[in-house]
Amino acid sequence: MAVLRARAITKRFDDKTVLSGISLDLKKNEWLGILGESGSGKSTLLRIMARLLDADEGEVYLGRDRLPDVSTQLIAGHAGIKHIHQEFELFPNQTVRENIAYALRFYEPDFRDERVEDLLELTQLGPVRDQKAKLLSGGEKQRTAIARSLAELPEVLLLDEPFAHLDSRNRQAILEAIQSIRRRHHLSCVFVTHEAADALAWCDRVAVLRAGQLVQVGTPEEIYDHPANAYVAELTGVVNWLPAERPESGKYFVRPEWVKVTKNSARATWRGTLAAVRFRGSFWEYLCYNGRQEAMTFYAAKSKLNVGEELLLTYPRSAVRYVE
Ligand SMILES: Nc1ncnc2c1ncn2[C@@H]1O[C@H](COP(=O)(O)OP(=O)(O)OP(=O)(O)O)[C@@H](O)[C@H]1O
Repeated sequence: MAVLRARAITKRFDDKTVLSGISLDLKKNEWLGILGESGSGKSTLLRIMARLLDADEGEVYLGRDRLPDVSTQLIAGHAGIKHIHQEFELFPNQTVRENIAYALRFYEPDFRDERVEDLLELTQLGPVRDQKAKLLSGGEKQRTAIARSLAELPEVLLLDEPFAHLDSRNRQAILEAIQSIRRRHHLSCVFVTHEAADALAWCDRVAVLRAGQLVQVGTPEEIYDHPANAYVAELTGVVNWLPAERPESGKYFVRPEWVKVTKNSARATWRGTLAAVRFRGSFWEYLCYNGRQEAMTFYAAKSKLNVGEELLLTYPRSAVRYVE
């Protein structure tokens, strides 16, 4: 059952169409990602879904109710939908605890105190709870802002890259906090990101937006393993394009994790020279070129290969994918 539905949303700014007929459902308890490059229309779509901006065409429904146009409302937004973005303001001279408690100022003190403790724990802000906001690090400030936004739980949470500028440790901490809150309180959530890795790791389904058009909606495995086209294939991970069997046919590719070195020339599907070795922390990345300057990337746990070495590579036929 869909909690929030966008139906045939079209939006133009001046003469430029930035969203073309987008229909998207957010299901109950779902974490739905909207993945796309900068300028693809993600924030505009989210603002329309949050009732902060009117579409030129199309409707947004919360449950069965069609949401009224923003222009007919005194206050933009909707009580059941919370929109969290990168810009936030804290009270600089108040503590972390006070900043979060402010969002709950109209509630009973017992309820408020319990809820604030819960949020401090979830966002791992316990150690700085009595520190003034102006003395916090950027990541702590952002976590405080998110804890405050989550103090009163909405039905639907819309996240517009609120942690795009954080380091990976802080981003991980916030994503985990949101995930626990979401699971515990059965929140439905839309998460806008241009980071494919975040969309794949955290979302139940991902909608890929390209220049205002919805290109594919699917589970992370579907969009990674069966991308709708070459654009989605490249957006979601590293792609090794294989020579086309016929010039007019579509394109074939294999992901690097399927490619292995072999000593058996009868098994080799690809031959080339190792051009680069990159240490990626938990694995090594190798880049080869063949005589036609076609590239092949593959991964392995430890480097035993040297640049300039001639390699025989193999991959299973079942790992080869086709896109139009
Ligand atoms: N108020 C506005 N007036 C005119 N053009 C706008 C306005 N808001 C957005 N746009 C344009 O609409 C397009 C989509 O913008 P949007 O912010 O939705 O993209 P995005 O995918 O969220 O990008 P990013 O990842 O960089 O935030 C862009 O070309 C942008 O310049």
